[in-house]
Formats: sequence, C-alpha cells, structure tokens
Amino acid sequence: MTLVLASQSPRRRELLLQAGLGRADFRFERVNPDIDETPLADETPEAHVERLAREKALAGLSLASGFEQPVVLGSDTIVVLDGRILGKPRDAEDACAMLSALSDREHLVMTAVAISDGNQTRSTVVQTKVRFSVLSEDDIRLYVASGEPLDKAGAYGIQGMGGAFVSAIDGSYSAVVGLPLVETRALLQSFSLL
Ligand SMILES: Cc1cn([C@H]2C[C@H](O)[C@@H](COP(=O)(O)OP(=O)(O)OP(=O)(O)O)O2)c(=O)[nH]c1=O
Repeated sequence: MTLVLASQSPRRRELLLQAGLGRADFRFERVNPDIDETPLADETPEAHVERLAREKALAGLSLASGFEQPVVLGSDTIVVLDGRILGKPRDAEDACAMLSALSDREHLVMTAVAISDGNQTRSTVVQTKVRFSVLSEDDIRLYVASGEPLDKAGAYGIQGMGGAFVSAIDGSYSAVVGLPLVETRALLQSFSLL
C-alpha cells in the first residue's frame, strides 16, 4: 500500500512527517485544485468541512493510479464564528474583516480528515475552541501586511505570528494547524497503514 497525501498544504505534510505517520513507501500527490469549496444550501459547517475532506481524498485517488495500492488522505479546515463559515480570505480586505470579527471572541476551528482506498472512505471531524485577545486596527493591519493570513482559514496561523493573538485553546492544536494527529493516526491504523 502507498499512502498518498492529497494536499498542497506544506503544513499537513510537515505534521504527518513530524508525527512519524509516514512509512518508507509514503508518497505525496497533489489534489485537483479545482475543487469548489462553496458551501451547499443548508449545509452545516460540520457537514461542509467533512464533505470537502472526502472530495479531496477522492480527487486525489484519481491522480494516484500510478502508485501501488494507493490510500489517499484529504483534509479541510474552516473557522466557524456564530455558525458562519470563514474559509481562506479572498484578499487583504477580507482578511482584515475576518480578524476584526474574531477579536475578543471565541470561535471554533473544524478540521476534517478523510482517507480512501477506493473501496471505502472513512472520515472524521475535529472541533477545537480558540479564543482571541483584543486586536487593535493596527495589530490587524500589520498582521495582514505580513502576508501570513492570506492562505489560512479564518485569516490566521496559530503556528505563526497569529499565535500571539490566541489567549486560550480547548482541543487539538494540530487540528487548528490543519491535521488532527490523534484522529489521523487512528484512521491510518484502521486502514492497516500503521
Ligand atoms: C486556523 C488555521 C488554519 N491554517 C490553515 C490550514 C489549512 O492549510 C488552511 C485552510 O485551507 P484548506 O482549504 O483546509 O487547505 P489548503 O488549501 O491550505 O490545502 P489543501 O486543500 O491542498 O490540503 O488554513 C493554519 O495553517 N493555521 C491556523 O491556525
């Protein structure tokens, strides 16, 4: 079997390697970047993030036919504030609006991980509570100018400068960064990949 990571996120790759979850025949493949990440009508945030992780795993499977017995992992992360999904910001202005909404509030980070071997797809959603300190307009402007928020759900990275805005976290740190390691390990074990 070959484990294929269907992700363009360097963070997911690093998290897998850091946790020693790869094997000697571990390969990386890129998922089809054309996946439409628009929520469906009436879709809950939890159902949305799980659907996207499963779609990424299945899109990755179609790219992985060159590998021996591919098993593909896809993942998706969203920030949820008052039931509203905050994905990756469209631009700097959108990033500023997201950060100002998150200031002095608690939000949920939902990360789904899905693994598929073509016969079955198994997935799970991990929810983590994150509390932000008060951010001034200057804090937000300088942070957005650093570029760090632009490719991240909710417009921040807890593993980077954004970590200085987080006053409390209740749940999985690795899930906030993009891949819940305990749950990923359990899914890999269920496919006999560990
Ligand atoms: C909240 C938060 C998100 N993020 C990142 C994780 C995800 O990479 C990103 C959310 O976008 P995703 O669409 O989940 O992932 P991606 O487009 O980066 O990668 P791929 O679909 O190819 O796997 O936000 C952080 O790095 N730190 C954080 O604190």
